[in-house]
Amino acid sequence: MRDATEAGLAVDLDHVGASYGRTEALDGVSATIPKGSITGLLGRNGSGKTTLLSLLASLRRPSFGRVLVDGRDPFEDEALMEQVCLVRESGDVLPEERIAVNLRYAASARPNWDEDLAGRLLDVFELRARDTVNQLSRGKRSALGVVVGLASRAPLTMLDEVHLGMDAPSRYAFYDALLEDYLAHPRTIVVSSHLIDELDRMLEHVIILHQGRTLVATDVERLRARGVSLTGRTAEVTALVRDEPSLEVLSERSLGPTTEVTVIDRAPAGPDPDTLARLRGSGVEIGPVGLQDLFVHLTASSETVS
Ligand SMILES: Nc1ncnc2c1ncn2[C@@H]1O[C@H](COP(=O)(O)OP(=O)(O)OP(=O)(O)O)[C@@H](O)[C@H]1O
Repeated sequence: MRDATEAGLAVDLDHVGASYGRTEALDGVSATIPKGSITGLLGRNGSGKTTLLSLLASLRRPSFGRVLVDGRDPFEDEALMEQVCLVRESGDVLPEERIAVNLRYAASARPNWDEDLAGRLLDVFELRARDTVNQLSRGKRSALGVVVGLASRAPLTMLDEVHLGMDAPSRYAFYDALLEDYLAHPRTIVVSSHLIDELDRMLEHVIILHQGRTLVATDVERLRARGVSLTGRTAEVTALVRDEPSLEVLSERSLGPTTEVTVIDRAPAGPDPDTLARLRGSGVEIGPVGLQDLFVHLTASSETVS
């Protein structure tokens, strides 16, 4: 039988603020992270991602608003914090100690620790238990963070840009390991990153922060539904876009007589069925738009969707 905590912990943020002196890092963030989801926490540099995760890990307290993890205030709740694991890019490990010591330490602090998984992941990332953390390259240190984060099997696991220092084969090994273990042991996993194209396939929910505020907090399919690419004869595509005021052009590319435009619907729910039927009936080919393109567009303006 599965452990009751295996389905993960839900997170609720209600108008949350956090500041460093006079810098308002978060300014009224509201969002939920569904229990048992892989959620992408996205945002440009300085948008408040690390600050938000620090609140959930109880490393700091909000200056206003309410943070609830599993319906409880995480601050100074030790029992709850055993269920919450935050790994930052620095690895959050003891740098002077050997990998083996770090793993023993993590195991003692994490009730759901899986020793076999930790061992398998050390092999995947070619880490040697006898090596000292200080000797590791940036990428190997990041990989150690991934080992600790995944083997903890914490009901709320947060990986803050932990894979950015890893090379492409290691990052893909990380994505595969994360998905495989998540499917076998569902829990709430939050991954913060700029590498949206790479995460695209595994995210179920997405929160985009922009300048300390929530720009988008929705399931990925709903966000994806807002963007479409239209490909066809240049005159037809141009006329189509001109006649649909709800569509905003993100980019345009012409090759001979053919034009491809990427558009986003201004409505948070995406194009309505009538608009889609008109587009389909026009003879123009309709395709999907990647999350990365939508992210770039949405964070270039200050529109709030939620
Ligand atoms: N220790 C600190 N002291 C002062 N200001 C800080 C501190 N940490 C973060 N900030 C500020 O708070 C804001 C949010 O920073 P945060 O690190 O949460 O963003 P981020 O989205 O994680 O950024 P990045 O993607 O660059 O890591 C930024 O304006 C940042 O300069």
